[in-house]
Amino acid sequence: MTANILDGHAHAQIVIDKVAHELDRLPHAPGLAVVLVGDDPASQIYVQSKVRMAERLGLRGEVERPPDDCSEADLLARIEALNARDDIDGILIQLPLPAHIDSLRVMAAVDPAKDVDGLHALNAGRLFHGDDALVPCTPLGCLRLIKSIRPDLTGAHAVVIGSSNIVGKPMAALLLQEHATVTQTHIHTRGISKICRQADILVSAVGKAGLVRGDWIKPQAIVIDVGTTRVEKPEGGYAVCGDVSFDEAVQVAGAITPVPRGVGPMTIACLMENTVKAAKARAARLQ
Ligand SMILES: Nc1nc2c(c(=O)[nH]1)N[C@@H](CN(C=O)c1ccc(C(=O)N[C@@H](CCC(=O)O)C(=O)O)cc1)CN2
Repeated sequence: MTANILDGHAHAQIVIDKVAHELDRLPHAPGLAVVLVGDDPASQIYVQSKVRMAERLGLRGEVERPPDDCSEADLLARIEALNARDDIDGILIQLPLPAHIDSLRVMAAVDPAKDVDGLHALNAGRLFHGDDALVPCTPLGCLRLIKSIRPDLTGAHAVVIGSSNIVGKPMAALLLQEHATVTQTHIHTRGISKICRQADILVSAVGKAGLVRGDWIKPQAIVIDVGTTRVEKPEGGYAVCGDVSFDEAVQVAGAITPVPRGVGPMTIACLMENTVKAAKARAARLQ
């Protein structure tokens, strides 16, 4: 029997429908500002998807495009200006940033109330304390997908591959909050395949195409693939590949996300959700 394939578009639509309903009850259309430094082709596609989805929902989306060689001071000044604007509820700095810019300093400059990517240390800290927070969109989307299959994660063994601030660490925190037993692995972990074989829930977020083989997976596990590596095709163009060897894993897992059309659409939907959450909180504070 092959695994249940988790359709990211269908699950994202559920989130989008909920967001649309909440938008109807807001006094104003929330504003989302995306800052895209430089012209990385993949980042341009992701930013375009975010703004398109925002506009489809009736949010106001705008993109700032500082050049690749913009100084950190210039970027910080732009963020300061967005922080001060009353018509902007959410600010997102598209990653990765050029190497000469300190990402942590940039994330720290975003007003935590407008930090719809959940990457400010205050939101990360709130998440780790189990307090109400703006949570990074990708792990939030992954958790939704996992809970669509297994609503109660109490006592489940979850293994997260990757320890980035944007996916791995917040993913582990969310799973812990759901009372799973969480093992966080990373590039220096020894015996990783053996650890993964114990996972009832396996989330891979390292960006290494095909890393997770079929024999790393416990039978009937839920497998969430966050990887999106672009691999050039011999005939031209590129294919987007996940961290998981899908054809092998689908024979063993109980449920699995494909790449593309798995986690990616959930990231965009959860960004819309976070933007409306930030807008509602700001509207309540201004009343
Ligand atoms: N500030 C942020 N930067 C980045 C984030 C993020 O959450 N915040 N995540 C990734 C990129 N990303 C969103 O920004 C993202 C990646 C992939 C998809 C997606 O829908 N992918 C499609 C495939 C499309 C393709 O790659 O050609 C899919 O999986 O179906 C959406 C958003 C890094 N940067």
